[in-house]
Amino acid sequence: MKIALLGYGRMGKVIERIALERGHEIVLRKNAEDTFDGLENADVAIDFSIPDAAVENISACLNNNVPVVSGTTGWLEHYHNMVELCEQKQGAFIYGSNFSLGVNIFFELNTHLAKMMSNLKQYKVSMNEIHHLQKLDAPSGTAISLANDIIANSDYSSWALENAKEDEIHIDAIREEGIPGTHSVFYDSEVDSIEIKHTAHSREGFAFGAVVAAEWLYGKKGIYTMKDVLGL
Ligand SMILES: NC(=O)C1=CN([C@@H]2O[C@H](COP(=O)(O)OP(=O)(O)OC[C@H]3O[C@@H](n4cnc5c(N)ncnc54)[C@H](OP(=O)(O)O)[C@@H]3O)[C@@H](O)[C@H]2O)C=CC1
Ligand SMILES: O=C(O)C1=N[C@H](C(=O)O)C[C@H](O)C1
Repeated sequence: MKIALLGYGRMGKVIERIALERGHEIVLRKNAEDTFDGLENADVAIDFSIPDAAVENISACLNNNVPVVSGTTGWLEHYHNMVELCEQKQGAFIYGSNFSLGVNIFFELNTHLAKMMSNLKQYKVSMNEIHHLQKLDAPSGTAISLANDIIANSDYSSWALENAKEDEIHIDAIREEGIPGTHSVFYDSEVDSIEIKHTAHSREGFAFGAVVAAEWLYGKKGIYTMKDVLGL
């Protein structure tokens, strides 16, 4: 496949290496100062850019009839606009807060645990996410996905970074040098604690998942998630 990389930073470069290893060709490497020239030649685009650029990048793909996989986080308030545009253009679009296989299994585990814990009111839920110092958004997209899955299966109504109310899930967003991405969900009662945790050891898993998602999306129409890609 001919792949356009929208965002050629830490993730874009790992995605490029994996895509080349899998026999694909890179037809565009776009950063902030670059144009979309070459996008029209792409079979699929992979957007790992910055929160402020994601909507423009995804829109450019949908308007040019290029299927697009986006892993950029921190722009989700506009997600419904991209869904509408994709429907209008009869395009193909996947957004994933986290493309790693391990995290997508962790999402399933988190939902299952939330269902089991929903009637056990003695347990209070909280979460933390730890990422490198360069990360622009907080909490992480993955933490928001985890929180939303708990909210959908419990009496919690939202999440908060600070001063969480009784019906809000507190998320602690921690920034430390060099951490690719660690997420934990805690259930604490007076007598014990349950904790589930996913630790990424590098960006390899995110990038591999994004390339697999792009291969899966090629030739399809519609709006999908990693759950569809992985058949979970
Ligand atoms: N879903 C997932 O599995 C994962 C998601 N992420 C998310 O992916 C995103 C990128 O992460 P990461 O690679 O670490 O970040 P980087 O900061 O390393 O890379 C972002 C890149 O985007 C470029 N950029 C800025 N503006 C634009 C624009 N208008 N169009 C295209 N590119 C642009 C930057 O270029 P310049 O230097 O010119 O500004 C930079 O090279 C983040 O939102 C992060 O949260 C990260 C890992 C996994
Ligand atoms: O910015 C990152 O690095 C990461 N971002 C994603 C997120 O916000 O959840 C995924 C991963 O944790 C790495």
